[in-house]
Amino acid sequence: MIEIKDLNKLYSSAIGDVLAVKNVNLNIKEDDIYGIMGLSGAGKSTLIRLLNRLEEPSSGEILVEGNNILKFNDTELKEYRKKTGMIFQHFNLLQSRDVFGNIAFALEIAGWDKNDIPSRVKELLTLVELEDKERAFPSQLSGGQKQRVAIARALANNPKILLSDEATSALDPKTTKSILDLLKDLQKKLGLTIVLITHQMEVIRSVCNRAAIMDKGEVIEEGSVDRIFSNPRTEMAKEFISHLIPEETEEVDFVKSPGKKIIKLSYIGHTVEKPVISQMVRMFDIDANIVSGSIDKLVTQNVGHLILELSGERQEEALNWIKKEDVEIKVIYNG
Ligand SMILES: Nc1ncnc2c1ncn2[C@@H]1O[C@H](COP(=O)(O)OP(=O)(O)OP(=O)(O)O)[C@@H](O)[C@H]1O
Repeated sequence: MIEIKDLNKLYSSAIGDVLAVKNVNLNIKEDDIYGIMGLSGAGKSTLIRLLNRLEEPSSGEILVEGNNILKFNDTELKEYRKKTGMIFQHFNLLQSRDVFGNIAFALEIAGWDKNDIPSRVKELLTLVELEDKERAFPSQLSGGQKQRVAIARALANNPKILLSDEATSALDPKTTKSILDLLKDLQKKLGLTIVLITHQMEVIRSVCNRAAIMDKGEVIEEGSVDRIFSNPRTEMAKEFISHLIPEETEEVDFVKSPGKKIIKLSYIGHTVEKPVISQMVRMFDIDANIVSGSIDKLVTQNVGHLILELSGERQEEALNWIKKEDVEIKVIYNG
């Protein structure tokens, strides 16, 4: 759906140059809820603004359904923007218009026939479960309700893509969850491609199927959320995840005994069902004690973590065998 190729954005100013987006290559598929995550200043906002051409890149290509959006003329760009909805952290609603008026606005500027607007607004209000707030003004709404109005407005012209710029950053955890659930639901119902930027790993965990982590303009880690959570490759990804999953090694007391190993296994989805541990115990004559275990529920699958204490002569062989079974192993203690 969206192909980003060798994308760069350089800001030049009197105080110096900043390469806000550096050599970014991403492939976002039609059914993706794609998360872009990074610390402040990583380049997330710049990247999302390049996607709807609120900014122009210094070099590179952005293909949407195979069309290079950077080559669009004014008419094509207008049409593209209609098909690309956007929501923001601070909702950006018109304070002088009520909920109906805010949603209708998107239809008015897209040239809808006046007579068709009321029924479309009603449809959109049903979609975001806000039927009873049609005549309320933004100042009379909660943060979550305001974001629902903004989502309805963003979806008014049946977009294929929804861009979300920190849409839940100003909301409390419960409201965040309800907005993320709504986005998940809308993605399925409408077949949307959602690209969201966030600095919250929780957001990635609860709605995204794929994600990229940015640092200083570059994508430093990219892949399925299951893979990133079960086997993060960069220190930054590990750091983000460690804030979510308690580091069991620090929390768990285990007795350091000679000849014993303490290992942490991380396994995704289908491997959970395989009786890997009982097989290992039988095949290599190993004793395995469970020290602790946890499961992270991700969007598509679960990632399990298990800490085991092993004893027996053939521990090395057993570990080599487990590695072949798609289970990640970290040796915490080697006695
Ligand atoms: N208009 C601009 N002119 C000059 N530099 C800019 C401009 N916009 C952004 N930058 C710089 O580009 C870099 C990336 O900024 P960007 O806003 O994309 O990061 P971000 O990851 O979205 O951060 P945040 O989460 O704080 O919004 C920063 O160093 C920023 O100072």
